[in-house]
Amino acid sequence: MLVFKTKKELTEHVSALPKTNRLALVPTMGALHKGHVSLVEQAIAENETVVVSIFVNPTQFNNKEDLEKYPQTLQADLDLLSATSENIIIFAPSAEEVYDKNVKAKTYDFEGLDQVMEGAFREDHFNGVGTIVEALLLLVKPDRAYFGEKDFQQLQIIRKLVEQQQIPVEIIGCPIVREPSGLAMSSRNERLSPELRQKASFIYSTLLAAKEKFGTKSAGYVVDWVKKEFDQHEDLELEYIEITDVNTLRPITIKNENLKYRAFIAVYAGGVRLIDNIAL
Ligand SMILES: Nc1ncnc2c1ncn2[C@@H]1O[C@H](COP(=O)(O)OP(=O)(O)OP(=O)(O)O)[C@@H](O)[C@H]1O
Ligand SMILES: CC(C)(CO)[C@@H](O)C(=O)[O-]
Ligand code: BAL
Repeated sequence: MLVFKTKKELTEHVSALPKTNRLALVPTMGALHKGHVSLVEQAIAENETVVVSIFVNPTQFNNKEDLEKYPQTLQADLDLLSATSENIIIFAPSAEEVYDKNVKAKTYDFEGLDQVMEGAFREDHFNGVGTIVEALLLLVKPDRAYFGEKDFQQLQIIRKLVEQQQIPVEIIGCPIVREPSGLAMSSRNERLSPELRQKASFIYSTLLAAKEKFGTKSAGYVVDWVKKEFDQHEDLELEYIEITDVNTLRPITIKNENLKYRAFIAVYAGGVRLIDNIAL
């Protein structure tokens, strides 16, 4: 396993690889868990060379406390990744290496995809995500880049980003990996007490029930039902629940058999913000 901290070392190494190698990029913010490992394993199975980036990107955090408390566990991350493959390449730069002295996001127009849900509640978040993902794609020049469906809105925005910026890369979405309780794996789960971590499984069980209800009821009915469920919960505070078309991410009014829908949710558990979603 190779670990590079500078862009120069990384690009020198990658550009010397055989041109026939398929090159994959898996961008992460570290504090790795089985969700990340599933992305890395899929990338290893489908490509000869895999670069995993570990970088807590400051420009995508709208909340200073969230950034300061974001877990950083580089040695444990390297141990976990070394068990996946000997050939893996890690890029773990400092903020200065990535941004030089200009720690600032670019401004994008993602045609409304960034105005709803995560974008509405985390101002400028997707400008920050777009800035770092574009920079990483232009640096590594992978054939494929892997992202989790846990951050489904992010995945759709990255698809839009590469189309708009004409970056020649295939964006691969990977299924959500869950804890045995059903809670979607997330680095932020580490900040939950054991009791709250167990109680947070309510998020997924409610999404499953919402999916079942959506079979016979309208989106408006299901959204109201979820809101009532969370109103009655003592420990979890609902931030949003939306049912949208998967491509436009616009809320639906009338169901159309030809479209695909997802329910998206954000919930606070003891001050920790958790997101999840489910295909309907
Ligand atoms: N449970 C999961 N299943 C599948 N993919 C995941 C899961 N958790 C994270 N990912 C994906 O891993 C990549 C890196 O995510 P990131 O480093 O932000 O981890 P995270 O666990 O989502 O952290 P957090 O949500 O706490 O910021 C993203 O593409 C993300 O969608
Ligand atoms: C894609 C990403 C690594 C960019 O910092 C981050 O948003 C994440 O981990 O989902
Ligand atoms: N996984 C999404 C990154 C973030 O929450 O900032």
